[in-house]
Amino acid sequence: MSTYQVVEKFVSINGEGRRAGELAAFIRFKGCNLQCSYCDTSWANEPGCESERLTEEEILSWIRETGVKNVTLTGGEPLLRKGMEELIEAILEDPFRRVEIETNGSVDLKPYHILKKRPSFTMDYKAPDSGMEKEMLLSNLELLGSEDTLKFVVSSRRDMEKALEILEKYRLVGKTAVYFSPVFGRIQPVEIVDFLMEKKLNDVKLQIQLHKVIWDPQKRGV
Ligand SMILES: C[S@@+](CC[C@H](N)C(=O)[O-])C[C@H]1O[C@@H](n2cnc3c(N)ncnc32)[C@H](O)[C@@H]1O
Ligand SMILES: Nc1nc2[nH]cc(C(=O)O)c2c(=O)[nH]1
Ligand code: SF4
Ligand SMILES: [Mg+2]
Repeated sequence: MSTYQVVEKFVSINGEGRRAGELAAFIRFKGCNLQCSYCDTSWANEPGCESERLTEEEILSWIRETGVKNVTLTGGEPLLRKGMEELIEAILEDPFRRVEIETNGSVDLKPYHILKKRPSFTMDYKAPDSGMEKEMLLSNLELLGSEDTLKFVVSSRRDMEKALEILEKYRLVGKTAVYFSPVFGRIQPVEIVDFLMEKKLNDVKLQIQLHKVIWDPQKRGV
């Protein structure tokens, strides 16, 4: 049976995505294949980062104890972890739970798309300033549906122009939820609002990471 290297698990409000503001039980898995210029959890990607190795049953039991309906699997990059399909299926066996996966856009979503019960994906398209755009697996864009979210974390006009190009090329608005989110501290949110107005971008939402407004932006476990 698989075990999973978990760097933290906590209950908070979800600060991002379509369930922002709702309680969620977070499990953060160790390690990532990308190195985004702005990553706020790069500590979780360090080989030396402390972690606990948990079995599926230990994770399920912690989730049950929280009493929280929304489960967010994040990292690091959760979809790189061996046994993740099994874990998602096991969590979703309880009809009370909802699973949301934070994923970086470089890992193929197909194996998860065909699960009996599908989780909801919040997938980034890494914009140019991240330095990771070349890693994007464009076929993933076709797999996103009405229960998923496509997120552009942007820090410049160049990033927003690129986001718009992708949205138009793949006709994504209306197909999946679309968010623009500022790289924390690197762009004023009003610049995003101005861009949405200028381009008349209906059905695209601005999102500010709520947990960084509520708590110290550096604080872990919230
Ligand atoms: C830490 S990542 C973990 C999941 C996955 N590796 C990914 O990139 O989606 C979770 C989310 O936080 C966002 N994020 C990371 N650093 C950020 C920052 N400095 N400002 C805003 N969002 C950030 C990422 O873009 C991603 O949407
Ligand atoms: N409160 C809170 N909400 C979040 N939503 C996605 C997060 C993440 O790091 O993936 C996150 C996080 O780190 N904290
Ligand atoms: S993909 Fe996610 S976890 Fe990995 S470096 Fe980028 S923001 Fe950080
Ligand atoms: Mg975070």
